[in-house]
Amino acid sequence: MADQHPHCKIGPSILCSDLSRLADECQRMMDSGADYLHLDVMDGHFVPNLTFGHPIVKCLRPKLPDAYFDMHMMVSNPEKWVENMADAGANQYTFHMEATQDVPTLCRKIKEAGMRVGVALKPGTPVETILPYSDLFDVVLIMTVEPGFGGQSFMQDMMSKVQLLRTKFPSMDIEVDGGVSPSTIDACAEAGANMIVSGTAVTGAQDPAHVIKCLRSAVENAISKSQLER
Ligand SMILES: O=C(CO)[C@H](O)[C@H](O)COP(=O)(O)O
Ligand SMILES: [Fe+2]
Repeated sequence: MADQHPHCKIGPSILCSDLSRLADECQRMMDSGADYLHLDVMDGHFVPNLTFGHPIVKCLRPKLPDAYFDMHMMVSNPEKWVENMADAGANQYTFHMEATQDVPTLCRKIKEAGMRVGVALKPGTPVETILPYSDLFDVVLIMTVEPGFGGQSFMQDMMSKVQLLRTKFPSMDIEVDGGVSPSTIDACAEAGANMIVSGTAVTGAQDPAHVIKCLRSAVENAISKSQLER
């Protein structure tokens, strides 16, 4: 069915975990019930922080052969790393709208490289800017913090972007990222987000499986409710 609501998927961000044990931390998240892994790439230019790039992803891939890698590319010139990331084993390449002059060409390049296409919006970027390209991407990522650091406070006012997209595109994958935790998930779920990134709330928890379960049940309840209302 064309307008079916997409499934709930929970993707922990390992940004604030023990990066010296990256593969183990990723495995711990998968064992805790994660549907995918959200890997934050920062270049110290598009955002004022540095993480890792495709060489690390390439080493990680054989350790987690079945995990879905969602690359959140917080980089200037996102065109530059498409082939490298595909070769490293990335499944989804999410670039920032603000970092490119040519959205359609970049979307096509990512697809041709065999990855799903994600477009991310910083908090200050109006949601309307991506509407003309809706046929070209698979996922839209609404940032609910300024990109660059984990552990920041959730921006509730970004939920109007999620709502607008869910109303216009009932079957689109809509991802939220930044400050998402059991205390902010209801707002995301009710607005219509179905791909949930959560960093510190999951990786820093005593019981990450419990947190993932809690995030999932909020989203699944909201999806059931919205389907009953239709
Ligand atoms: O893209 C990001 C920061 O730019 C991270 O994915 C995000 O911040 C996750 O961490 P937390 O849930 O702690 O906010
Ligand atoms: Fe992220």
